[in-house]
Amino acid sequence: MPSTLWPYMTPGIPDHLFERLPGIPMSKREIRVLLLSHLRLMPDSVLWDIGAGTGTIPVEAGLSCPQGRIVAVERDEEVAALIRKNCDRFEVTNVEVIEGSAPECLAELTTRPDRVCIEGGRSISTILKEVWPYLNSGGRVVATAANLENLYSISESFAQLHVRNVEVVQSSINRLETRGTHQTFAAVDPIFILSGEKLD
Ligand SMILES: C[S@@+](CC[C@H](N)C(=O)[O-])C[C@H]1O[C@@H](n2cnc3c(N)ncnc32)[C@H](O)[C@@H]1O
Repeated sequence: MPSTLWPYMTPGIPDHLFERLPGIPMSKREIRVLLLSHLRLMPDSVLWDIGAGTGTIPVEAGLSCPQGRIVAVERDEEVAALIRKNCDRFEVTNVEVIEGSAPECLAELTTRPDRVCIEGGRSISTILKEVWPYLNSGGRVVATAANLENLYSISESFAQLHVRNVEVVQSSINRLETRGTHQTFAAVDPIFILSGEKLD
């Protein structure tokens, strides 16, 4: 790992340190920290990150849980390669990248999770319902919504699945930026984070 990365190996790695692909979304640093906090990872957690994108959650989770195992599910081949590159960049060795579309590809996963993070998928309610039986009892699910339709779908699915101890937060983050001669606050796209537990 380049020594320039060493000071940043705490949760909330600055965005610019990740390798990126044009047009591929990335959970911004402050939102990532919120997501990780709602996942409440344990040192040996098994996390499925569904719709892993740039791979920021697998990298952060892999660093936080050295004895844990992270399965990053990503449907796009080029993006899956990007996740591997970012894991290599941060010397994260406990991430397995699965190239496939959820929920169909979930059947090929061999280890059941105790944490699930869902950030991708056109039918998020279908993914949630298919993932739920795999989640170990006592496990946690975290799903994000960037629009009202997904917020409603996740909320309705949580109710149908009897997800317990549900929490919902919406981020509101502004970063100071220099624009011309002014220091201006620019909003980071807000997102809803819904989380809860499986208790049965
Ligand atoms: C919002 S991005 C995730 C960003 C990620 N949290 C990060 O910080 O890099 C969502 C990703 O989900 C992937 N995706 C969408 N639907 C999917 C599906 N059904 N199965 C697997 N991946 C999917 C997309 O290709 C995209 O890369």
